Amino acid sequence: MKPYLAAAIQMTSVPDLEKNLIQAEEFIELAVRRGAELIGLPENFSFMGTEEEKLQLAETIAHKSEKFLKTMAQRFQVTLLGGGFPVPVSDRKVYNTALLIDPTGTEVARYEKVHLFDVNLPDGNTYWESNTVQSGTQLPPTYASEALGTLGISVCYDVRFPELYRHLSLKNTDVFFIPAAFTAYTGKDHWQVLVQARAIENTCYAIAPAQTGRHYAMRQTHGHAMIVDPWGVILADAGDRPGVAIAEIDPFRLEQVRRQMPCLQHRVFN
Ligand SMILES: O=C(O)CNC(=O)[C@H](CS)NC(=O)CCC(=O)C(=O)O
Repeated sequence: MKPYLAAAIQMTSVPDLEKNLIQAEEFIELAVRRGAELIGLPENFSFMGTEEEKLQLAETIAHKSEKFLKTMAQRFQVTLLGGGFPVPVSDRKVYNTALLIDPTGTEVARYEKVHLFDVNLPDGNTYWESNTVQSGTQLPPTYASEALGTLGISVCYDVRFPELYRHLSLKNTDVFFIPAAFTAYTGKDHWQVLVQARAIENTCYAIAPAQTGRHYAMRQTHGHAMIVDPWGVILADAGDRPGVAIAEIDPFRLEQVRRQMPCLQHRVFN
């Protein structure tokens, strides 16, 4: 593993699959031109719309999203994470699925979001993800890449469950993916802190692609796609407009922080 550049893409996805894939392609190309070898797309990158529409189109979204990710990874010779899209399980339910593709266009990891966002927010908005999504039953996978280090996957609301990241770090993860569509309301107070906390407590990099802005109806997301280093320093932040956060993933920095702050070795209870 040598130092390399990673990119966390930030989008305003809408209820239009083709439009979103065009926007995603533009940002992937931009990241590649800036030298990124590892690229993450946010949760709902290919479709963000009502529950009914999502269920209706799930088969098409799943098929086209997967094909898109493989085509892009191969065309640009990068490792690419699609941060979450619906894959049908039954007539009424999908898995919120994140897919990691290597530069040959091959699927190397698949994760079905475990923690579902069933929350009544104090601002009056209600999110009940389990209406349409079936919870994944497996711990998130890791992918050990010779060039990029060991990559661990999670999605959005998962960031509030530290045990997932401790599991990943015990599997020797170097870089967490935390693709998200955080609400504007929770994001302003929690997003950055949570991403930094997961990075610091596990001495891992975090690549956190995000949704931003107004999507449909009242749906508004927080933005601030970011890359955080294992000390918790924010290396890049995409702000609140669509764009790309790019930063270096450096194995020497990983080794240095883990030497300076050996908390993973000081665990007592697991
Ligand atoms: O609703 C959609 O369109 C698609 N689904 C999502 O965007 C998901 C599930 S509702 N959002 C989150 O997990 C937000 C978590 C969050 O904001 C927090 O933990 O505070």
